[in-house]
Amino acid sequence: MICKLKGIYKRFDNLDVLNKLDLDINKEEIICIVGPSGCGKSTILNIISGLIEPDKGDIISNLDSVGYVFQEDRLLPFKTVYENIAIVDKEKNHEKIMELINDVGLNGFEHSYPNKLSGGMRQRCSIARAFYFNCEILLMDEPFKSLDYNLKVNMIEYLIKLWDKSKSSIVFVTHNIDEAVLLGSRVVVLSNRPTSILKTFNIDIHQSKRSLTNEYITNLRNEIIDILSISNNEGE
Ligand SMILES: Nc1ncnc2c1ncn2[C@@H]1O[C@H](COP(=O)(O)OP(=O)(O)OP(=O)(O)O)[C@@H](O)[C@H]1O
Repeated sequence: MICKLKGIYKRFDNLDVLNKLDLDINKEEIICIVGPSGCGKSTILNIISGLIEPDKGDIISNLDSVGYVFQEDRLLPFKTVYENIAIVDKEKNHEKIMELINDVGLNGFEHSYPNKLSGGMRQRCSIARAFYFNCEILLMDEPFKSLDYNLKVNMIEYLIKLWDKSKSSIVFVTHNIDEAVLLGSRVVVLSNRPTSILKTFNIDIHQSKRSLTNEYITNLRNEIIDILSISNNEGE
């Protein structure tokens, strides 16, 4: 276990957001967090990274390095793909940068500026950047939200390839259940506010084959949809 959230409460002004939330993050796992809009998914990432403090509860964490990937790519427009990947490293590791560029299929674009790339390519560059530093944990806040369906599936493949090599733990927040079941080794389903965990699914990657046409994945996906819709109806 590299980080543990225990009995976390968080309130903003008059809004109770997190309510006695428990979450363990283990080495080398990909946790996908799904839940209704505004239930506090980004807040959980901000608490893990230390950007915000909970009002109550404990955080037990041995993390030295945390990486963040956001919905927008946050590339510097006046830097090339190559320069963006190792942006804050003075001693640029050329081999590593080129390997990452290759892993995300941006060969030939290393000297291109972000405005010459498609949305998917820019996001691949920002994911390559996130893996440059071998962070212990990568927090990803709906990084594929603005991409169309085929690109999302494509991005998941690139992400799994990078994760396979680095084995950083990933906490990935998404609205998209397909994304969660394809990518996660664990899917955590959140309730409406005040938010706690409705159910956790440990995904057998060998059974799932990370394919949406696989029966095991289809059943899991349907179960998550049911849980979320029952919770939504109860909240109304
Ligand atoms: N700094 C803040 N001050 C006041 N309210 C906040 C603050 N940060 C978040 N909130 C509120 O807390 C709730 C949870 O926000 P959060 O962004 O964590 O939810 P989310 O599940 O990530 O949302 P979405 O799915 O829409 O991205 C929202 O109602 C939001 O408006």
